[in-house]
Amino acid sequence: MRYQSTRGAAPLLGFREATLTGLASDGGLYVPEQWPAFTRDEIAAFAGLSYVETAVRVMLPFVGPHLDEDALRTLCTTAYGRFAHAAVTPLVQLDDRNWLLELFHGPTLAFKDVALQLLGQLFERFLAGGSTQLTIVGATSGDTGSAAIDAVAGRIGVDIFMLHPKGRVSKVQRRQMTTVLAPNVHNIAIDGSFDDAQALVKAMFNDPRFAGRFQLSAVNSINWARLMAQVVYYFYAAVRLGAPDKPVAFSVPTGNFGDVFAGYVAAKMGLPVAKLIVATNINDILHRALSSGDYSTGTVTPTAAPSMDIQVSSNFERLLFDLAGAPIGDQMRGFEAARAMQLTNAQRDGAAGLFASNAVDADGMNEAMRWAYAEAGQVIDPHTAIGLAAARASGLDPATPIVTLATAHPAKFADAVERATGVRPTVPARVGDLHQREERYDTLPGTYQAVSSYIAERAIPRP
Ligand SMILES: Cc1ncc(COP(=O)(O)O)c(C=O)c1O
Ligand SMILES: N[C@@H](CCOP(=O)(O)O)C(=O)O
Repeated sequence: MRYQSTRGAAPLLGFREATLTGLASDGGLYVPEQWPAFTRDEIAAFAGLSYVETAVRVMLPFVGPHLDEDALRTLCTTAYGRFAHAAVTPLVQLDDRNWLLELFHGPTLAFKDVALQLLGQLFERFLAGGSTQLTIVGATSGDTGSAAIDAVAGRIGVDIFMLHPKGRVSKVQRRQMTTVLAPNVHNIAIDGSFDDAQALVKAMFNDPRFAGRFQLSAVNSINWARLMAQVVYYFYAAVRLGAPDKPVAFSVPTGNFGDVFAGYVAAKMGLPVAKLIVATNINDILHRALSSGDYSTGTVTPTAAPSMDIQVSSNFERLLFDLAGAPIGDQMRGFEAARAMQLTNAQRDGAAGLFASNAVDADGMNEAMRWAYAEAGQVIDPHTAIGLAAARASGLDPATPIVTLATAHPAKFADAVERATGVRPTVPARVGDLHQREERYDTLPGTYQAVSSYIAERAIPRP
């Protein structure tokens, strides 16, 4: 498989190079040149497969020629061996049509582990025996940071610099990052929002002087391998609920549009998906874009679902490119200059069939947490609650099962959960003595100069 940039002006890359590179040199995002597709019979044959075997079948078309089936199986077995549930991503029934897909059984308690545990394995495999020193630069609103740090802490050949918005992540999220004291882990709290952090990361990739000095790589969902790994659980869940004979809808708590884009890829690969419900909090740019074509940024408002306090959704570019059927460099550069754009008619019409959207406020979120607890005894986190609220308000045919992606363990957001439900979730024992450990991080102004100089002083340049 070869990978092309959404902006059409970067070299085509193979899977290995796309994984190690992250962002394309023209500022675009890498996507496969074509979508591999499964027949209905092939999808039906996924029934009864373990998570690892499903993962091997779904991802194999994307990874050749750099990995063969056995190598991919080995990596998946190691990556998913660290999950605390035998099913890796179990389904939990809430009522006669609503289900939760629990994606938080990995080491850092959020769905990011599903992709980042694999990405850590891929980095190790692709760097083995060589002299490359990767400089990973990432931005996090809380969950990517901890999952990426867990995946690469202590690995030879990798340094990770992770930017988080100071004071805007939960205490558990912060400590999961800042108490990892491995010498290759560098945590930076910046004054600003997640969008500011993400813009700084992209600016470093797009600065030829900086990017030329270091072998930069990405752990955010701008890296194609992240999304590839997330496609798997759409197949795994849908097949358990009757696919391909029965279409299934998914409600996805959304910020950077990575998780829901993985659902779009699953549909492109032949999975019968009834609807993808894009559920945002009150930072609703994606809901506005999908419902009215208006993709214009505003100010980020902090919420109790902080991981989704995002305005510029990186992966929306991948969808717009696919719907346009041609590179969209001009459209994206126009957006970056004006921080606003209108979707074209082709993009709006193309999205309308598969996507629905909803913006859920604090009352809707709290009500969903209470409903899940009263109806099914399930304590859910605020992000999952936003997905569930959107699922329950979707108006879809009642015969269609709706799977809400449960993206984080409730203990990561214990205060908000307790306020809504009266129940205080406890951090699972596998996370250890998080609140006793020493923390280490630096605080910087959210300026390019400050952050790029900090990294340049510590990262190992190319030979
Ligand atoms: C708990 C949680 N839910 C949902 C999201 C949104 O996912 P995405 O950015 O892939 O849309 C995030 C952050 O990405 C998150 O950390
Ligand atoms: N919610 C995310 C934001 C970054 O998203 P990513 O999927 O692009 O890494 C976080 O928790 O950091």
